[in-house]
Formats: sequence, C-alpha cells, structure tokens
Amino acid sequence: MPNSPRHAHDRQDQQHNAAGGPLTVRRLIGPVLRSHRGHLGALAAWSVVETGPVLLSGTIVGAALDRGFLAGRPGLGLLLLLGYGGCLVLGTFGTRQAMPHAAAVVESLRDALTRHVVRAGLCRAVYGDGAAPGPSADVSAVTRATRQVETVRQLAGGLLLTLRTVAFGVVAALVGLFALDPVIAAVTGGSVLVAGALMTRLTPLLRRRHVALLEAQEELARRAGPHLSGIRDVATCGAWETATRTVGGCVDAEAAALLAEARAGTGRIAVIAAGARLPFAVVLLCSAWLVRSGLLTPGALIGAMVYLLQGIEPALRALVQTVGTMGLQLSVTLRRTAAFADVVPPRPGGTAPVTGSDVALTDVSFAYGPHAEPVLSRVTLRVPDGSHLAVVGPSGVGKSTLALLIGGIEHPAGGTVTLGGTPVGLLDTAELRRHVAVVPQQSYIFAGTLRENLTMLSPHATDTELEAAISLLGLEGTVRRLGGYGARISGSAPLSQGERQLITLVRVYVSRARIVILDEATCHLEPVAEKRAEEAFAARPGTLIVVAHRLSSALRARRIAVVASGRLTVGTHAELLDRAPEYAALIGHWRSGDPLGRREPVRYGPVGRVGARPGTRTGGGTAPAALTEPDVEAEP
Ligand SMILES: Nc1ncnc2c1ncn2[C@@H]1O[C@H](COP(=O)(O)OP(=O)(O)OP(=O)(O)O)[C@@H](O)[C@H]1O
Repeated sequence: MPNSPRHAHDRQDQQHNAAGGPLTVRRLIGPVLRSHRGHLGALAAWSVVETGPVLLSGTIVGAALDRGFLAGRPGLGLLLLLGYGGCLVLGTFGTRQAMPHAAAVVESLRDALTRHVVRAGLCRAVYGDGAAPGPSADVSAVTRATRQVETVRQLAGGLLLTLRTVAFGVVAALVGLFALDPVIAAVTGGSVLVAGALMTRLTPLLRRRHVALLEAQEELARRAGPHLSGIRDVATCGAWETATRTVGGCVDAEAAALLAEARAGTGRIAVIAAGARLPFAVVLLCSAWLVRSGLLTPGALIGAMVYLLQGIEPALRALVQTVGTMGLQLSVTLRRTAAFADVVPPRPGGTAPVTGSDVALTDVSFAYGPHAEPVLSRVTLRVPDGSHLAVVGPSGVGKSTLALLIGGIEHPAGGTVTLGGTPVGLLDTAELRRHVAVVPQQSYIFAGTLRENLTMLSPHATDTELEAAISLLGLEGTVRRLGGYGARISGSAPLSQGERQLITLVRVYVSRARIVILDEATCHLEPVAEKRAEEAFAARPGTLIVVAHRLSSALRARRIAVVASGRLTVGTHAELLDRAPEYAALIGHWRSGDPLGRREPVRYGPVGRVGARPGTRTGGGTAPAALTEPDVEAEP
C-alpha cells in the first residue's frame, strides 16, 4: 500500500504495550490472578481441609500414646489412630476439591499467555520484530513461544499446588506444636523464619546461576549447530582446530555453569537444616529433661517429633526443591514470554485531533501498487462542510478509491488529502473513523440483537433517535417483522440485501459521523427507498458524498464529480453536460432506459474494456455497469 502509515512505526512503540509501559511478568499474570480471586479463595479454603491431618497428627499420636498404649488402654490408642486415618481421608477429599480451582487459575493463565504470544507473533509477522520494520521472517517464533506457554502452565500448576501445601503445612504443624508446647513451637517458628530468610538470600543467586546455565546451553546449541551441519566444510578446509576451540569453549562454559549452579544448590541443605533439623535436634537433646521435669509427657514428645518430621521438614524440602527448580524455571520462562509478548501494533495514522470537516484533495495520485496503472492522477477536489456531492463514472474507474482516500482508508502516493486542513494521515485514526463514515455496498451485519446492530457506532443512541432514523429511512416494516429491537439477527430470521443496507444506513444515520460517504450503499434498495434514504442523509447536518449507483442520485446532489481516465471533472448537471463528454455519455445511456447490463458494452474512455461483462473487475477497468437499472423515478 503506498505511503502506508503502518510502515512508519517506531521502535519505541513496539517495546511498550498499550497501557504505556513494558510488559513485565507482573503485568502478564497480575490480571489473571486478580480475576480469579474467587478460585484462589476456594483453593485456600480447601487447602485448610487438606492440611487438617497435619494439624492433628502430633496431637492424636501423642494422645494415643499417653492415654492409650502407655496407659494400658490399647483399644483407645487404636481408636485414636483410626480417627487420624479418618482425618487423612478428609484431607484427601480436600485435595480433590482444591484441584479444579487450581486448574481454573492455571488454565486461564495459559489462555491469557497464549493470547499474548499469538498476538505478538502476528504483530511481528506483519509489522516486524522491533529491531527492523517490515514483516518478520521468523515464522517459528510463535511455536516456540506457545511451547514456552505450555511449560509455564505445567510449572505454574506444580508451583501453585506445592507452595500452597508448604504454606498451609508449616502453619498447621506450628499450630499443632503450639498446642503441645508453646516453647517448642516458638523455637521451631524461629528456625522456620531463619530458613525462610536463608532461602530469600539464596534465590537470586540460584536464579542467576540458572540463567547463566541456560545461556551457556543456548550458546552451545547456537555454535555447535552450524559446525555440525557444516562438518564436511570444516574437514575440507582443515578447520578442526578452530571448530574445536569454538565448540569446546562453549562446552567448557556450559560445564562451568552447571558446576556453579550445583554449588549454589548446596545452600538448600542449609535451609532444611536450619528450618527443620535444628529444632528436631534441640527437642531430641532436651527430651530426657523435658519428660523428667514434667514439661512434656512421652506421648507429647513423640507428637512434637511427628510435627517436626512429618509436617515441617517435608514442607521445607518441598519449598526448597520447588522454589529452587520449578520456581526458577517458571520465573525465567515467564520473563522470556513477557519479552516476546511485549510488542504492540504500531498505531496507524497520527495523533492530531480532527478540527474541521472541509475535505480537500490536492494533486492526488493513487495506484494499487508501485507498478500498477494509476487509478487517479493529480486529482484536485474541494468538498466544503455541508456539501452534497455525487460521484459518477463507469465501473472500475476509481469512484470507490476516491471514497477510500477521502475516508483516510487508503493513502495517496502523491498529493495530499486533508480534513479540516490537516492531512488525514496525521489525524488520530479512531477520531477520523468516528468523523467520516464510508458505507460500502456490502452491509456488515453481525450476530446479535437488532439494537446492537443499529447502535454499533453509537451505543448510547436513545430509542427516540433510533425511531426517528428508522422512520426517515423506512426500516419500520423490518423492525416489526423481526419483532422489535431485541430480536436476534441470525440465520433463522434472514434479511434481504435491501434490509441489510437499511440497517447499515440507520446505524450510520444515528452515529456522530459528520461526513457520510455512501459508496453504492443503497444499490439493493428500490429507487423510491434510495431517494428517501439520500434525502434523509442530505437533510442530516454535515456532508453527504454519494458514489452513485443510479444517475438519479447525481441529479439529487448539488454538485457532481465525474471520474474518467484517472481525472475528475466537477460541476452541476447542466455544467457537466456541456463540459464532460463522459457525463453526457452516461446520461445518454440512462435516457435510453436500457439497462447497460443487457446491451452491448460501450467503451468509456481508456479504462472501459470492450467485451467485458458489466461489473467484472479486470486489471485495467471493467465494462460500464454504473447504471445497472433504469431510474424511472428521476427521469427528467
Ligand atoms: N484492492 C485493490 N487492489 C488492486 N486493484 C484494485 C483494488 N481495488 C480496486 N482495484 C482496481 O482499481 C480500479 C478502481 O477501482 P474502484 O473500485 O475504485 O472503481 P469504481 O469506480 O468504484 O468501480 P465500481 O463502480 O465497480 O465499484 C479498478 O481497476 C479496480 O480493479
């Protein structure tokens, strides 16, 4: 497309998303977590049920010993242990109930990330990857990114479940310990805090080492790949030494990174030792004194050890392993996904506000491609605000192209199109679209209610406004037939082409568009209905440009623009009869009252093609089909 503003995007735009900042991991996953507060709450609630057995484990085991087995009542001891079994079943039920909530969060995270990467992939494919404008050739990028998303899904699922078990498990064990002996609970709580602090210090180091390892692996793959695929060339050129040095260096670097990560990983043992083993050792060392001094019964002592060994230690191990492996992988993968997804389509157009409605084309030339014949050549046209202009000419001559240029949908290869004195390419696109409505022949009707279709461009249009437009344009019959504004437009209530056009016309009529361009938008209406529609739009405040399907439309307009051979001639009907032979020829055909579709095609200057069927598009033009029906109503 000539001079397309899409090609004028800047790199900065691509690096920031629509909300005005770089797309970070937090901004990637934050909205998902926020929109799933309910599921997260339910997950927490079922996690409490799930960790019930941990909470009761030490207490029940202690009671079974003190009151049952050690008190010579093994039956009671067994009964208490059976009760603990029941708690385990309840805990399993809690796990079962928690799963769907965890799945809802994780699946929705996957969906959101997939949307981000597919959108980013499409943007990169169409607009370039930010490093260089223009389409990106890396078609496998989306596949790689969606694989990353799948990895994120698996890691996030595992991490969510484990972290929740850890958090609730530790709290449950500490509460249970507190019930047995507050001092042991306090010592254990302190140890757990120390372990947490150690883990917090260790995590950045682990992450750095993990990233370094990933980079070393990628570098090795990058270097080794070309060497292996070009192994014959390496042999032919005797470049073994260079190849060995290059690839060997990468292998050494990867090995060093692996060792460094493993060394940093040993810090995890310290976390488990500080959090779980230390309080266990303290309790063990003091056990004799605790029992002898009567601070703890033997059963309570065993119960405390159950809490430490079956509650705290597994939780800390899971924490260390999960955060140390899954967490790191997740954080790295998420960062990479965010970096890939951080791309926005360049805003077409500019930022200038629309400040007026006078349209001016100055020396405008346009062709559909650098080597195509120009459709319009150095065309100049003024359409002041409030005008009623008709555009006529044989089919394929460039009338729709003119409409698209005025609407800022196409951009001239030469010359300028201005709206209110500002080139349309510099105007804010959204504002421009609201200001100028180009209504094509094909009506856009979507699945939804009639009201939704009618108010698509002006969602806040009142019933009074709708009714006025409907009665002016003659859509009442259709509204009645469909059963009111709430009727759903679907295959079961088919609409005729004319009804579709009327719905579109009402939609535009109630919109805020100041300039309405009807590009054969009434071609499926009867001449009477077309006249009614055009008169309604002509009386509406603003400019009306009609790309005429019938010549009667031209006769209704205050001025007429004839398009022929890439040029424009503008005037009143009488002036054009004198000055524009193409116009006189069109009038001649119309007067004959013979639909052009049924007569021998007539040559209309250089763009007409002798022998082509009316309306048939060809490279250089089509046979005249602008007057497809005789317009009896407007016959002079
Ligand atoms: N997207 C496009 N790509 C390439 N050529 C196109 C494109 N759209 C239109 N053309 C060609 O440009 C020329 C002008 O087309 P345009 O639709 O503006 O003519 P028109 O006068 O509106 O025709 P009609 O009355 O049949 O709608 C024609 O030769 C047409 O085939």
